[in-house]
Amino acid sequence: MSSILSVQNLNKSFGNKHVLHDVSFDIEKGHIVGLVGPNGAGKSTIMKTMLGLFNFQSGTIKVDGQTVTPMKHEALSKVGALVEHPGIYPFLTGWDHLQLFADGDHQLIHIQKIISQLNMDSYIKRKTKGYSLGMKQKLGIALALVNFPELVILDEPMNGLDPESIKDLRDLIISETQQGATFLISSHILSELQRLAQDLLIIDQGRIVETTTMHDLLASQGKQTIMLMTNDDKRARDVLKKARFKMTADPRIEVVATDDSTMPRVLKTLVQANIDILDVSRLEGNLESSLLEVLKQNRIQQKLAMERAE
Ligand SMILES: Nc1ncnc2c1ncn2[C@@H]1O[C@H](COP(=O)(O)OP(=O)(O)OP(=O)(O)O)[C@@H](O)[C@H]1O
Repeated sequence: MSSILSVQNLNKSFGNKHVLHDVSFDIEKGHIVGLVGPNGAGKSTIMKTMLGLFNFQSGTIKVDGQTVTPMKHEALSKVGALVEHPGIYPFLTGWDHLQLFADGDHQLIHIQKIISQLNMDSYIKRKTKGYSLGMKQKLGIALALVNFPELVILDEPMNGLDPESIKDLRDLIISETQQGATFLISSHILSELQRLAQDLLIIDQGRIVETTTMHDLLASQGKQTIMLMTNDDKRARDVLKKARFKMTADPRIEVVATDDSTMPRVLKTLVQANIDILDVSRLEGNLESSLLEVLKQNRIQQKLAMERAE
């Protein structure tokens, strides 16, 4: 596997505020990578620093093996990005913007494809001063993709998009990946990221706390949950608790499945207690709860380490 982006020991401060602490990660070519973490964790700062927009104190950033700094950005010709609000001129049309950004005429077919995939045909030839937030956001995404970038960096790309547009964007990202592009995407819409990203970088307080795959994160958190409805939920809860099944919060009957044997054992326990099972379903893992668990565990570890150091 070869990496399109390699960040090693990146440290970044604003004045005396240390914001990124020894950030290191690699992104494999052709992957869709999610960058997730709480507000203020450092996601946008990582992206802007990678794009040569911020100076940094130490570390290295390489795109396809070439070093990037604020003074050296040849490698960024391979990168497309939408970070914060797209820079849009109100008196030009969306189409004008795309043509201005395009490196050559050969991009026209690609531009047309992006416009129709994002459902922008009806307004692309209108001046952008009349665009809504979501229309501007879609234009910003289209601009990031115009020149067949090898690496695409999108900071909160779903901002302002309606559900249909979010689906259009998902399909577009997947089709661009099939053509060889790599994506680094930050988003707080975790359900969407769960559908898209194969790899995850989890950041908290300026530190990468976990580099993992979506599959491994969901599996490691063992977050399969069995949901039940019975003819006597209160007694069912008591019986299951007594049998030492791990339950989630009242009043529903939700049992955390630790392995494949949990479901038959739960059903057997209820049947033996003469409780009728009216409905049973299994919930797959979920990025939101897995992420919250990783952040919680990381903070506990940090606290313990600080207490030990005192
Ligand atoms: N230009 C700046 N000057 C000073 N501090 C900044 C600047 N930009 C960001 N910061 C600080 O850096 C930290 C990381 O901010 P950043 O915007 O990277 O977080 P984020 O993870 O993108 O957050 P969010 O999810 O809210 O967008 C925060 O403490 C923020 O206050």
